[in-house]
Amino acid sequence: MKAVKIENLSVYYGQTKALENVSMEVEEGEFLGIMGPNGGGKSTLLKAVLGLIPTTTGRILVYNKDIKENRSIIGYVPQFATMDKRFPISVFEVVLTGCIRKKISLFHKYSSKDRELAYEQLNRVGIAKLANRQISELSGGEFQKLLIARALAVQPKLLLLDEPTASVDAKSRDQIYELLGELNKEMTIILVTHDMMAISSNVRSLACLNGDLTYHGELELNENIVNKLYGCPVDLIAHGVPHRVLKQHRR
Ligand SMILES: Nc1ncnc2c1ncn2[C@@H]1O[C@H](COP(=O)(O)OP(=O)(O)OP(=O)(O)O)[C@@H](O)[C@H]1O
Repeated sequence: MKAVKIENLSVYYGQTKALENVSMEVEEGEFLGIMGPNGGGKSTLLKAVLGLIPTTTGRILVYNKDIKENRSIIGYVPQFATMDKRFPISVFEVVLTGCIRKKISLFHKYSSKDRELAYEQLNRVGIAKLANRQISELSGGEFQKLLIARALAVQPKLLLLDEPTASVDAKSRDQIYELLGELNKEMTIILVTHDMMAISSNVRSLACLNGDLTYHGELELNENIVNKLYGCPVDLIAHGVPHRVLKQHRR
């Protein structure tokens, strides 16, 4: 079963090209890492899969259905920088919003089942004790875990994460990777990251985006591909991690 099927996707924001003719398939149960330079179209790809932005050309199927019919099976962890932490809402309330299946109404009432589910997710990501805190009082790592808990409250089959370890310390980062490894036993994961540690520890296949799809395949890149993608491979070697992502190369 294909979790995601993308055919000839192009996205333009006015005159700006974000993605050009991208086609790829993601198998159910896969843990796909998406890398690429700033502005390479990684976030755009996730948003297109979610149906959040209009596509210029192409077609996207999620578990064989148009996204409009299947959005409820996707959990999304947006880029940290796009969230406003000053909003006056508690940690628990944020996770609860993930439980809303249909359109939210002004006086939406959550069931006790929703509350249970929300609490379970906070427990799962390890911040249940912060349930009543205002989100403005969270650290970067705690906030990222909250965003993951909210995405999990959807009970997704497909989890999309946009740089979930940006602005978190090393300990929280390790905890998040460990959690993602566990979650991958239950759901398909697509992770946008610049972090080679993430790529080395969890990810099973890799896609590289630089406007177009430069690479999609196994977790071993050759020098050619990396050069094309970033210009220089030197910074991309995952030092001190169990698996080298890149083959040895000459400087
Ligand atoms: N809402 C928007 N309006 C206009 N242009 C946009 C918009 N969103 C993204 N772009 C442009 O589209 C291109 C791809 O952006 P995108 O955010 O998808 O890249 P990215 O690979 O996620 O980058 P980063 O690593 O910096 O997060 C960039 O040139 C960006 O400036």
